[in-house]
Amino acid sequence: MTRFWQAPAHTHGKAPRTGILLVNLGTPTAPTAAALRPYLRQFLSDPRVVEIPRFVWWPILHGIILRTRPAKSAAKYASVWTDEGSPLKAHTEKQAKLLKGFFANAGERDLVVEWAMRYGQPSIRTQLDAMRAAGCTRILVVPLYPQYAASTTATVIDEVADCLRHWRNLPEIRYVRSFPGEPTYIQALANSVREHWKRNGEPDRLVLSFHGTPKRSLELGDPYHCECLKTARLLGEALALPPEKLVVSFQSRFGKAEWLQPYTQPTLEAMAQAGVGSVDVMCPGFVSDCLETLEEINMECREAFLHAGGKRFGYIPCLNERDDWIEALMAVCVREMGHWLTEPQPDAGTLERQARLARDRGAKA
Ligand SMILES: C=CC1=C(C)c2cc3[nH]c(cc4nc(cc5[nH]c(cc1n2)c(C)c5CCC(=O)O)C(CCC(=O)O)=C4C)c(C)c3C=C
Ligand SMILES: [Fe+2]
Ligand SMILES: [Fe+2]
Repeated sequence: MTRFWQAPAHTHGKAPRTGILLVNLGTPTAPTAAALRPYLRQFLSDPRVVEIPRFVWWPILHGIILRTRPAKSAAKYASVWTDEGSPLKAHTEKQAKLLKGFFANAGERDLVVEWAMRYGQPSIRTQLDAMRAAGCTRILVVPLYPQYAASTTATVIDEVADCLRHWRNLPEIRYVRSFPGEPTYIQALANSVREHWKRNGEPDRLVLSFHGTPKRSLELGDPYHCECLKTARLLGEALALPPEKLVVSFQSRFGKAEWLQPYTQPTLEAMAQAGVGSVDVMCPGFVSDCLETLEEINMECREAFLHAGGKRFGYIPCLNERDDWIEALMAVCVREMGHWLTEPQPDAGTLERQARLARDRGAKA
């Protein structure tokens, strides 16, 4: 009995195999309180997500939040649920399939592409095990967050490191930290806005709504806020928008503490009250539509803006399955994989020679 797993017998001269693991946040398996409870328990128990000391947070989480929030959140999830299940899960799965296809078309047919959720299923652990079984000796982890936050990106890396603690024969491992200014990502966002405007006309304001984080994390050195502003600035430049037409705000506040400001819904209401007639809202920090975009923005915020006197509310969908986004994702992966892809693979003859030399050396030793 050993604390580290047995690896397949080591063979000399075996060609490396590369795998990409796309990771998104996580989502419940059904829009019900029963399915929400374990998902929220796992998510909100993560010290990267809620940084309050455990002895203070535990009674609040178990005594209040997990008793009340599952039913409320389930009703919201029910309003966006599809035949394919949770939108976040459906989009992430399709993105992985498309990415694999795009790489295959570019000649990388041996590449393994899997997807996982940080909370819930399929877990990072399950998918790393599948990649190990598929013979991956090089793994690129891609948290699907263009802007780095400790509460999203870092926790994915924590979990990967935790899973690898049990491996005897570690893979080469790399991860994409963030890509807030990646030109192909900015271009995909700009294309999506231009297409929307071609169909619907230009609004008075373009609102870029990012998921919020506690203000304290910014004060403690989390670069998330800066990275959101960077994406917003570059998108504004790509669209040649006058600065007064572009508004950045933060949504999905959780708990009582102050979060990054300005908050999206009050911003939209104040704009409507100040006479701004039309807005388009886009969420560049989410690469897949999910509860936070489809329900909070396209339902709750739409209603709030129109109720406050706004005339026209447009929602520009996330990048989802757009070709230009999958190409951007591919560009991000290729850059991070570096020589993993460009290194010429040894031909069969070379591999056989290497194996023979290794056998001979072994026999002499
Ligand atoms: C895009 C980046 C995200 C950051 C940053 C982020 C921080 C963050 N979130 C919570 C609490 C909740 N978020 C919830 C849903 C949710 N959050 C993100 C992304 C980020 N979160 C996504 C993609 C989703 C949608 C999941 C889906 O299934 O569609 C939820 C659950 C829903 C609910 O009950 O409201 C909570 C809770 C905190 C506390 C936090 C930073 C500290
Ligand atoms: Fe969140
Ligand atoms: Fe900043």
